[in-house]
Amino acid sequence: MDSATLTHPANPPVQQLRGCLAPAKLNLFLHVTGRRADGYHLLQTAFRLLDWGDTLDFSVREDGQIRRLSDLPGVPEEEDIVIRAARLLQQSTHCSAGADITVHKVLPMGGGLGGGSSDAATTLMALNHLWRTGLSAEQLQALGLTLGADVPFFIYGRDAFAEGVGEKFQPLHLDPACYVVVSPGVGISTAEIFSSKDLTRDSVPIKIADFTASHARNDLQAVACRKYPEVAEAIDWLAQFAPARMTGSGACVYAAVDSEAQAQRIVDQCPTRWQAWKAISLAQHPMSRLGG
Ligand SMILES: C[C@@](CO)(OP(=O)(O)O)[C@H](O)COP(=O)(O)OP(=O)(O)OC[C@H]1O[C@@H](n2ccc(N)nc2=O)[C@H](O)[C@@H]1O
Ligand SMILES: Nc1ncnc2c1ncn2[C@@H]1O[C@H](COP(=O)(O)OP(=O)(O)O)[C@@H](O)[C@H]1O
Repeated sequence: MDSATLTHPANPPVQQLRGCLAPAKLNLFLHVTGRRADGYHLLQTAFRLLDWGDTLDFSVREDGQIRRLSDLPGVPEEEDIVIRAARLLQQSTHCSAGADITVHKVLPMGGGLGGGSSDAATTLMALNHLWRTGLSAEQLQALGLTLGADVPFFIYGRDAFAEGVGEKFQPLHLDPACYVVVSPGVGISTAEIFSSKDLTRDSVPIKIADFTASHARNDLQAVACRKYPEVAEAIDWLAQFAPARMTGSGACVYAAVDSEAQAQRIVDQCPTRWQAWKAISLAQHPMSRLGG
């Protein structure tokens, strides 16, 4: 977030926040341990924040309207999770102010990097600050959960061991790391993977102390690879450099590497039909410093 762009330096109420990060996440492991009566799956996962993501600009409107100024191909304004997040906060706090919102989209959609969820979390945190609606981080997480299972994690704002549907957290203390992320050029619907009849839903629950990034598994990976062979191809390609795995419900795959230089060398060799990025772990979400 670019604090230099906060406007009205002489007047206390801030009217604008520009360049607010909506970071990507990786799931370092993901076990499906059961299914709730409402169809949602019980998970255990390790969420890792990355220093790479979308950025959003927010500007307060006095007329109460919430407008998206940027275009997002394939996602009409009314369906955009950013707009839905802003409306949800406005309605649940009876706030009379509105906002103009611009999303600078970088993260591939349907990538398992949590892009939409992270955009929504950043929106809730930014507008809670700009509108002075005063919700606590816990209240924002509860609101966020109604938008998507991944949203609370981004408001929690640091690496976490998560359970439930992904909304119950314990802090996870991980060494800084450098990753290569590869998008095999397909977008995957999370609902499609979770609804597969081939998905195993009976992983034995583990304890946080049992988690090691080097012996990790994603229960969604086999289903995604069967439906989308590009995911399996990307894992095989990346695995020639370092152990590679899918994040979330896909489609992106990633590997931890020894250095930024090594990451760059791998990125430079990525087949032109795919996209690759290097990303560094992020210790704390920059928006969580804003407070309510
Ligand atoms: C799989 C994960 C792992 O972090 O990430 P992504 O791959 O989507 O990034 C998440 O659990 C996804 O969270 P999110 O993308 O917010 O999912 P939601 O919008 O809440 O749910 C989309 C659909 O996935 C299914 N779903 C989602 C989460 C969950 N614990 N159980 C489910 O069964 C439901 O069918 C739901 O309708
Ligand atoms: N602001 C947004 N950014 C990304 N996707 C969005 C957004 N608003 C709605 N969506 C919808 O949510 C779907 C899942 O998006 P995304 O969060 O990128 O994937 P994933 O859940 O795999 O991490 C997209 O395919 C798109 O249809």
